[in-house]
Amino acid sequence: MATATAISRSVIGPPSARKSVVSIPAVSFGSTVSFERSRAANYGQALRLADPSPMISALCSDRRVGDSRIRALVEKPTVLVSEKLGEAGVALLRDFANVDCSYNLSQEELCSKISLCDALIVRSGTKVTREVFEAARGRLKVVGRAGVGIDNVDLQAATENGCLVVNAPTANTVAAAEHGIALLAAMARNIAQADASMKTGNWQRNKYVGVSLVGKTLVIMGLGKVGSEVARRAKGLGMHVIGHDPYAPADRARAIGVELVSFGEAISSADFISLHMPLTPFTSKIFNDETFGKMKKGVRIINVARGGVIDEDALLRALEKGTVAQAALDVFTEEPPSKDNKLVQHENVIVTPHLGASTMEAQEGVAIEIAEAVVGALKGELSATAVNAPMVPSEVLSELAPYVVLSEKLGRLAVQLVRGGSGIKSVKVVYTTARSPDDLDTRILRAMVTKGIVEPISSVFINLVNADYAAKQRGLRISEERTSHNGSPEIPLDSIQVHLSNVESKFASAISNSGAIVVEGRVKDGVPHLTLLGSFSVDASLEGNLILCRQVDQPGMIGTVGSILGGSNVNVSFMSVGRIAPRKHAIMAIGVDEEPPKDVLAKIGKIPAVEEFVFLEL
Ligand SMILES: NC(=O)c1ccc[n+]([C@@H]2O[C@H](COP(=O)([O-])OP(=O)(O)OC[C@H]3O[C@@H](n4cnc5c(N)ncnc54)[C@H](O)[C@@H]3O)[C@@H](O)[C@H]2O)c1
Ligand SMILES: O=C(O)[C@H](O)COP(=O)(O)O
Repeated sequence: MATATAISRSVIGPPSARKSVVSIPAVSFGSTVSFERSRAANYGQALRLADPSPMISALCSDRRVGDSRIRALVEKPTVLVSEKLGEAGVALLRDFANVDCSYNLSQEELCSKISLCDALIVRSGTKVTREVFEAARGRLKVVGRAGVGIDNVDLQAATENGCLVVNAPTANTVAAAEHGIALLAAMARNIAQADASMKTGNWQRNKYVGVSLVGKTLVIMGLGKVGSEVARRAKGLGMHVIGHDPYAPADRARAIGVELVSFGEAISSADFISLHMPLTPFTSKIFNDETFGKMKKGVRIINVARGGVIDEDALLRALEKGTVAQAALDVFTEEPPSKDNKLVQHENVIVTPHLGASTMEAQEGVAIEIAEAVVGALKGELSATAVNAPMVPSEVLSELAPYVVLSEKLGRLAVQLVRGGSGIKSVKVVYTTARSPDDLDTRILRAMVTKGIVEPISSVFINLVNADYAAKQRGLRISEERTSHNGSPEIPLDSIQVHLSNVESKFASAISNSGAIVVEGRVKDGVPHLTLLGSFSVDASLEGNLILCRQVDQPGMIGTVGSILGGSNVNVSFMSVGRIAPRKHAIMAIGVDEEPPKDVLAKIGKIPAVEEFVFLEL
């Protein structure tokens, strides 16, 4: 007696495709007989409507927000803007989303609002902590940082929660560089102190004698975007500019005429040091008692990067000793610093309240850059400024789109065939392709296989951001292999196979000669098809619900099963039979619009020629 097991889960396939059932005559394909109420054309359209890009699948098919991708697209998403954002950016957001501009939220208020938001836009003043991601309960899909530094966003927590983080890395570069130069000149000529003195009625020409810049050695620490712009400007002021950056390409440094030197050489030869590196565990407090001790006496320091790269207590000591003559600080370990902060009060220190990016032009630019990135991500496009997701160029993504759908379906199908045993530990994905490895980026395919496997058996949802992390968390080893194919490299892939090793199957025919569950699929006319199950060739379009039967191949089987289903008002969308040889075993794949009642499935199991069967939701 054959048995059937149904795994129930919300169907996330395109509903409009499932509704568009069209009757067309049976078509024969060699050894595979296919009674296909083909929905290929409609499916393509439905796919575009319901799933306009693979990232929608990656970012929006979150079971926790409901089972309809269409609803997610039709309803406007909500974007919370928690810090002042340029009007042009807000207007861009409003065209696409409901925008809630709520500034100065406490951490508690942010956590309570966030579960109603699909995106959050911040500057450096909002701490997007693990607590915030957890409070979002899976709804938050993207955090946009309207600026460069993402040290106020817990990237690990974002990744674990499948939330994309994007930033706006270029629009404030010039503003930050200009602020650095402004601080450099203002510090050297005591502008701030002299101004404050005059405003209290003094005229102290002798007290505020400055130092000249021309001919002095300026060290740029971090020759990235801002550092390079500062270097160019400082050269224009006649300074001798050198740099330290372990990761900067030497040709970039050469192009702007900056010699790259070691950290030790940099700090010991500088008259001025301008900081432009990010705050990382490695750069945290990199300027400390020891490093200040190695500097030339009377060095002057400008920081428009991040406060945390300086040990502020050590800087105060260095200022007291005179090792550091002056400092100009735009950024602080704690922002805002306390009112009695000794650095802020120090007469040889000039300060600004993190104004590096604050020009009208930069803020408009940053606002537009981040609004476009966030809207793009919510629409399902991959952002060029994603911080915590692998970058897949959009042209690669669009040609792989049908294979992305196929990968997820194959994963989903394979996992539903598992009976239990010792759990799924090892997954192999085999790509048959005419392309060389350099020409086929499979990261998104691997992520979607992982999504297909993990989502039906867990409470996590998977997207491109967290797929590898989620697999690792579950102890799932996903390996990839390529098999060469003699076809045209114009077509990215011939087929994709998913192998699950060391598992028992509830449908024995899915086990191949190697002992693994093997499912293989191809894209036909843009539609994902199952083409191999274990050792059986089949041809079933992978959408909606599927009944797979292994039977003794004999006339009348299609009619018998069809009339059981029809008699119970279960609409069949296609039937396809794959055989080993005539009158031996065959696999019949039956697409049904809805899950048949249990007694109907039982009737199929009781057909004498049916050896086993399984009901699957894709
Ligand atoms: N004050 C502001 O308002 C303001 C505005 C813009 C940027 N920033 C900050 O300025 C910094 C630089 O921004 P960017 O856009 O130029 O970034 P960037 O990524 O283009 O450049 C950073 C550079 O630092 C280098 N670097 C990394 N570790 C280093 C180390 N240990 N020693 C020396 N160099 C190291 C990197 O190789 C890179 O070239 C960031 O911290 C950013 O947050 C501040
Ligand atoms: O990293 C940045 O982009 C700057 O520090 C600017 O930060 P802000 O957006 O808070 O001004």
